[in-house]
Amino acid sequence: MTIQAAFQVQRKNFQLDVDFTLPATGVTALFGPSGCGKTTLLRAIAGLEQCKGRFWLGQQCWQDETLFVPTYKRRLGYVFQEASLFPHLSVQKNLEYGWRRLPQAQRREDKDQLIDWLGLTPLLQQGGEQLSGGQRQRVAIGRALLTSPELLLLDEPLSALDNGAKQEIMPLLEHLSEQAKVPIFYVTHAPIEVERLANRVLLMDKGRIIHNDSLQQALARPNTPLYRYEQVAGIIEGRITESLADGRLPFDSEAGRLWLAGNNPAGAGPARVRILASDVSIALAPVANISIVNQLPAKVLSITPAATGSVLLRLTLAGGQQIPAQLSAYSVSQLNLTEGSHCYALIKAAALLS
Ligand SMILES: Nc1ncnc2c1ncn2[C@@H]1O[C@H](COP(=O)(O)OP(=O)(O)OP(=O)(O)O)[C@@H](O)[C@H]1O
Repeated sequence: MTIQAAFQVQRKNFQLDVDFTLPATGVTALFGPSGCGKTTLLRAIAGLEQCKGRFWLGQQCWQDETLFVPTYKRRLGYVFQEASLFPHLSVQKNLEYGWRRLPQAQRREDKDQLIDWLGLTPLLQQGGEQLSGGQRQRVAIGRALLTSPELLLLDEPLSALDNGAKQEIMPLLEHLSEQAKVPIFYVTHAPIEVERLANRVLLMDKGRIIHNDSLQQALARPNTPLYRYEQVAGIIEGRITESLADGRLPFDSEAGRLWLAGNNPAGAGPARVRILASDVSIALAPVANISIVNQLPAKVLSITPAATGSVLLRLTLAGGQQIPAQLSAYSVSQLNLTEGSHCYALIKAAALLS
């Protein structure tokens, strides 16, 4: 199933002109500089912009040359930067607002379970205006999910929150991105949110989509705001299990097992690790008697000159996931590395992201 969309929005000093097709699963980040049209695109998807275009969610058409389904008839959940709750209604009534209007047969969520998961049970009788920013955003997420949407639109849901509240909401978003049965569009300015949550990235600039990438492709693409020269990073997706008594934390992926340091407060489950290019060295064979325990077989996909004297390698690991490695030009020539070379990625540090 795919999402197919094309929109043209004409404003005085701005034009949105996009045309894209995506798999209708997982989280697609809309990423790009301020004013590039991320919110406008989200609003067009929601039917909040009267504009030319088309939008298909699988077999459902929400807009084309002859049809325009109004927003209230589109099965979507929309979470904004700042949660706009009904101040005169309790948390419970806010949560149930859309849910009550939904025919029983269409209610997919277990309401009590969802409220419990969001940690909102103790707040149910409070008024919407008495909540902190993080609590309000949790209610907004709950309210959207309770309408059993077929598409979820999240517009910078963390950007208005302080650091504490961000830490509180991020694990919920991570869980949502792993478990959600519906596609999610997620607007953000923050590379770390893309790394933690996205499966795909629509990279936008000046009202256009300049790249429609998988997460791996997006992170590997130089000259974009996602790509930070001083800390080029890759993501490996896998599964975390309980820490061992000696403090090591096993992380299993198609690329093999990585050993991480530290605790795993979240327990076993799907997770991502972030690996900085500067934390990856290369050997032509496994190395014994060395402190680096993470040594994964890899193949060199590309070799690109980076900052003065250094070279960036893109490596493919078993199973196809990719990570970058930063080496000196001297090391690349000493090891005689070329595109297609088989080697071992020696990973000094990997940070658990979820
Ligand atoms: N209601 C409006 N009327 C006229 N111009 C608007 C309106 N809303 C947004 N714009 C303009 O349209 C362009 C795209 O805005 P949009 O909010 O979609 O960008 P964005 O990428 O989401 O930005 P940000 O990351 O800052 O939220 C900007 O130039 C903005 O000034």
